[in-house]
Amino acid sequence: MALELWRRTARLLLHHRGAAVSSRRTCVGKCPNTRLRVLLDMDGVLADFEGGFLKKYRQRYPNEPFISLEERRGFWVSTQYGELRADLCDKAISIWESKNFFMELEPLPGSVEAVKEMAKMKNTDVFICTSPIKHYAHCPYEKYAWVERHLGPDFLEKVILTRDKTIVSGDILVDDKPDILGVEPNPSWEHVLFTACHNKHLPVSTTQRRLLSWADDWRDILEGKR
Ligand SMILES: Cc1cn([C@H]2C[C@H](O)[C@@H](COP(=O)(O)O)O2)c(=O)[nH]c1=O
Ligand SMILES: [Mg+2]
Repeated sequence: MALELWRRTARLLLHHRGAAVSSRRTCVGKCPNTRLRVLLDMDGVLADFEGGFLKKYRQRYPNEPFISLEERRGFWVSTQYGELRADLCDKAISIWESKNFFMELEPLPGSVEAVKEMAKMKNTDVFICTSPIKHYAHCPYEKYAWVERHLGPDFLEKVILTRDKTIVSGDILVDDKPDILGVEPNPSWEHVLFTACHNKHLPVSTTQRRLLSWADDWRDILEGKR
């Protein structure tokens, strides 16, 4: 009986310890000694996916209709092209499934400088959290190669490839996708929406903060989370 009671108590203690460890911030008010963990999306935040797509789509399909960046609505390029004409969905997909698509994306203005500066900030851990496409022939390799080329080999340590960002723990996730869903209903991070051509028309939200570009005050957003 006493042994069973002891076992139950031990299980309860372990459970509570686990809960505390999995929660990013357990202290009330300021946590002066904890490090800030920032997760940065890649496509549409660091790398110009939309611009790179449109350029290559128009090169490959010069006689097909296209959607200008001004006219882009909704996160999925493939969906909007499919609505324009059913067969254009597959044509759009063929662009980012091609060799060198991800590798040759241009950095978005100010992104490389911002990441490098952020990574040098005191008590700050920066990770790149990006979703590869399921057609894996080129994309995962090229995402690593892009990081090495633009941010340097040390940053390869900081790459997280995942199709489900909700299971990654962090304080902030900067991402251009308005809805980031997955198996974890309560991700630890605050999603800061990075403005992109496809999301800039969305109504201003009282609950979701935005980073308008890398010229916007990202330092202030980080400081506010400490
Ligand atoms: C617009 C669009 C994107 N994708 C793919 C391309 C990228 O690998 C991911 C987006 O990654 P992120 O980490 O959320 O930036 O999605 C796609 O498959 N179809 C599309 O229309
Ligand atoms: Mg993105």
